[in-house]
Amino acid sequence: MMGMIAAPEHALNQLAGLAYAKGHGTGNDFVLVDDPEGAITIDATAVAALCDRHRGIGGDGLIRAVRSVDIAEGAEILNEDDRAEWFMDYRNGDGSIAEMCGNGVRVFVAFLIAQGHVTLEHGDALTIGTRAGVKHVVRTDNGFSVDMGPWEFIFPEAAQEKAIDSLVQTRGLDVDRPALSVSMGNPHTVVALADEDELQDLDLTRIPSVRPLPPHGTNVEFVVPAEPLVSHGVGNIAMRVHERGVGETQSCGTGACAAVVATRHWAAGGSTPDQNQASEWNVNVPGGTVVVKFIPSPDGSEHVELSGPAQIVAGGVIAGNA
Ligand SMILES: N[C@@H](CCC[C@H](N)C(=O)O)C(=O)O
Repeated sequence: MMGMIAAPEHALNQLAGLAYAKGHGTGNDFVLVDDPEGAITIDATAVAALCDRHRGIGGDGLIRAVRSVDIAEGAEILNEDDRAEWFMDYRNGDGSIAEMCGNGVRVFVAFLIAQGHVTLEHGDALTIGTRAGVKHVVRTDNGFSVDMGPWEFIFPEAAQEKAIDSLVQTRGLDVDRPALSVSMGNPHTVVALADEDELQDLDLTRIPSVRPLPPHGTNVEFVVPAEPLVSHGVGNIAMRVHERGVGETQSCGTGACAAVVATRHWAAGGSTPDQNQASEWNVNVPGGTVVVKFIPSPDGSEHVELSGPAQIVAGGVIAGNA
C-alpha cells in the first residue's frame, strides 16, 4: 500500500520523498526506514515528528535498517561476528537512543525480508547487529525467536540479598511498591502487583517514580503472576509497561524478558531458581502474548530467548510539510 501523507511537522521536510514502512510486534509499533548505505540522517526531532500519532505516521519508535559497515557502531559488531551484515538502528518515539528492542528486532527482520535484503525460511537463523551486541534470530511458524543474550541485575547486591532493590510509585497505587531492576541490554524495573484489578487500575500516562533510578533511566514493568504461577510446566504472568522515551505501550519484548527474570527470582525466594520450575513463560500484554525461555550458553551464562509475532502492515512516502 503506497500513500502520500501531509505531515505538518516542519522537521519532516528534510525527509520528504523518503519511503517508510509501518510494522508491529504484539502492538508495539514502529516506523521502519530502509537505509542500506547509511546515507540518511534522521535527527531526534525528526524521529519524534515521524512517531507523532496525530501529526506524523505514528509509532512507539523508529527503526533504520543499515548495513553494519555503514554505521559507526557497526565496526564493533563486525569484530564480534562478521555475519552481522545488518544493523538495527533503533530510536524511541521521543528521539532518544535505546540499546535494544525485543519486539523491534523481530519486526526489523520481517522488514529485511520484505525489502528483499535477506531470505529466511522457517527454521533459518539470521545474525544481526544492535547496540546491545549481536543477536541471533530464528524464523518460526508464527514469527521469530531471538536469543536476547544474558540478563543481569542492575543492582546485584540488593537483588541477591533482599530480592528487591527499589521502590516504585505511579498513579493508581496506594503505597510505594518494591521492585527489582534487570538489564536486558537496556534497563528495566519490575514491580509485582497483587491482582488483575490493580493492574488494570494503573494510570500509566505519567512516568512512574523509581527510587533509586538506574543510571540511564528505566522502563517500568508492572506484573501480576497467574495462580498457579506455573501450570503444566508453563509459567504465566500478565504485564503492563511504561517505556522509557515512549510512555505506555501495548507490549515490550525486553520488558517481558526482565519481568520473567524478576518473577522467577521472587518465586525462588531470591535464591537460585529451580531450572525445572517452568520450561517456558507466557507474558500476556495488552497487545498479545510473547514467550520467554531460558537457555544455557556455552560460556556458562544464562541467556533469555524471546519469541513472538512480527508484522509489516503498510508502507508509504513522506510528503513533508509541502
Ligand atoms: N519496546 C521495546 C523496548 C524499546 C526501548 C525502550 N523504550 C528503552 O528505552 O529501553 C522492546 O520490545 O523491547
